[in-house]
Amino acid sequence: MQTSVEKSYEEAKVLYQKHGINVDEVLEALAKIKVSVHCWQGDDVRGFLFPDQELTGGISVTGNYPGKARTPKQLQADMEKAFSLIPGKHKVNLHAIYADTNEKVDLDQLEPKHFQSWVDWAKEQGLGLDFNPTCFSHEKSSDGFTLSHPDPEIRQFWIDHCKASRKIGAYFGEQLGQTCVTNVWVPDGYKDVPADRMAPRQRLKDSLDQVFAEEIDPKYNLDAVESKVFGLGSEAYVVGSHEFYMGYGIKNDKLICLDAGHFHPTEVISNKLSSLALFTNGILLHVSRPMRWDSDHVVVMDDELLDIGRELVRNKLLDTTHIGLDFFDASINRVAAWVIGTRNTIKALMRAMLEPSEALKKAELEGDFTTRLALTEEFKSYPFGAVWDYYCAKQGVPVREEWLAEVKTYEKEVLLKRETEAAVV
Ligand SMILES: C[C@H](O)[C@H](O)[C@@H](O)C(=O)CO
Ligand SMILES: [Mn+2]
Repeated sequence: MQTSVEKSYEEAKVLYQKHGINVDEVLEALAKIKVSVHCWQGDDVRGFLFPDQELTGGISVTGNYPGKARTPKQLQADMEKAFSLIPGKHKVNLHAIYADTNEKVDLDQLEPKHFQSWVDWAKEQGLGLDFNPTCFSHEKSSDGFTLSHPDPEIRQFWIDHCKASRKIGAYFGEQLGQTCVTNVWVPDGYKDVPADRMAPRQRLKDSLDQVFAEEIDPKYNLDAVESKVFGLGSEAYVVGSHEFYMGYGIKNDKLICLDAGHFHPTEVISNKLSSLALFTNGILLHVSRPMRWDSDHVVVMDDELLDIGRELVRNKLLDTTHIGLDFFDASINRVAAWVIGTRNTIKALMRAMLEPSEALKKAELEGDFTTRLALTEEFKSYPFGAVWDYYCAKQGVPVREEWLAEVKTYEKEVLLKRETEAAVV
């Protein structure tokens, strides 16, 4: 007997088929897309290497929702829970501060062995891993500068950390049989108007040249560089601006990371993809949601998310774009935050795949903007929800908001107990 989900799916298929959209093929393609889910939503970007270290680098997590992960095991368990509620097989994005080791090791001395438990876990779970040097939340970044630091010794420390990070990334790639993307983001910048904008950028360029000097097989590790327009404490000037990294990335064949929250409020990354794609071999995305001063709210189904999906689908950029997430909210259940943001990202891609892209392009080319607008608007109420529900059911994850009950149970049985344990310790 057909379930109601199957019945609605069959009905939806007929409607899409009228426009030449094969929904079964769409779902096959969707299942191949991997989203890199950031581990740092699970513990408010604290990591395990320096437990007493405050979060710095001009980023901030607000909220005190109970149950954050305090150990690698807890973080892995929380991510497993989240993945059990998200359709598809994906990747986990780690920062260097998430090393799992009893050794007292500083960032410049990190080695693949300090991440072995993550590799073993990823293998067991069938996940890929991505990586990031952590150029913040450390005594050597306390004045806000790392790779562009005027002190050569401090600068060297951060260069060594980034070099070590690439080797860890390559190890992930080789061990897991999936290319790791190692993304460099540094917070360097000034609160007030600088006297010299050039010198820090020259130093950053020189540091990056040293970081990337060693050739690493792109089968195992791809390097990325991430810009930002401003941070808390770097309101006037950020060394690694968009222009800086666009130039650096294109010249040196590095992936340019576009974080949706790292641009001026009226600028959108969806509008940058088609340009960057013409001059690069690939792009890294940090799908996020800026709000006021914050660049990292949980991803919702807003116009920009839909446009990012459309640009990737319509311009056939899915094979060369690495889709990562970057948000952190401590005011809601952290597992739910992952589930909401990741499901939305996948759903936005599915919605884009279910649009009559070719017909829209054709209408545009023929100057028939009436058809372009009419079709665009009508498709906003096509039954993509029925397709999404079927996809979730087929992938063995909860349909619609059913996942929320599972998160609530997990909160009661696991997350809240952590608070009692922490109070005892
Ligand atoms: C943890 C950070 O969000 C991340 O490293 C970086 O990608 C960023 O976006 C900083 O604003
Ligand atoms: Mn980011």
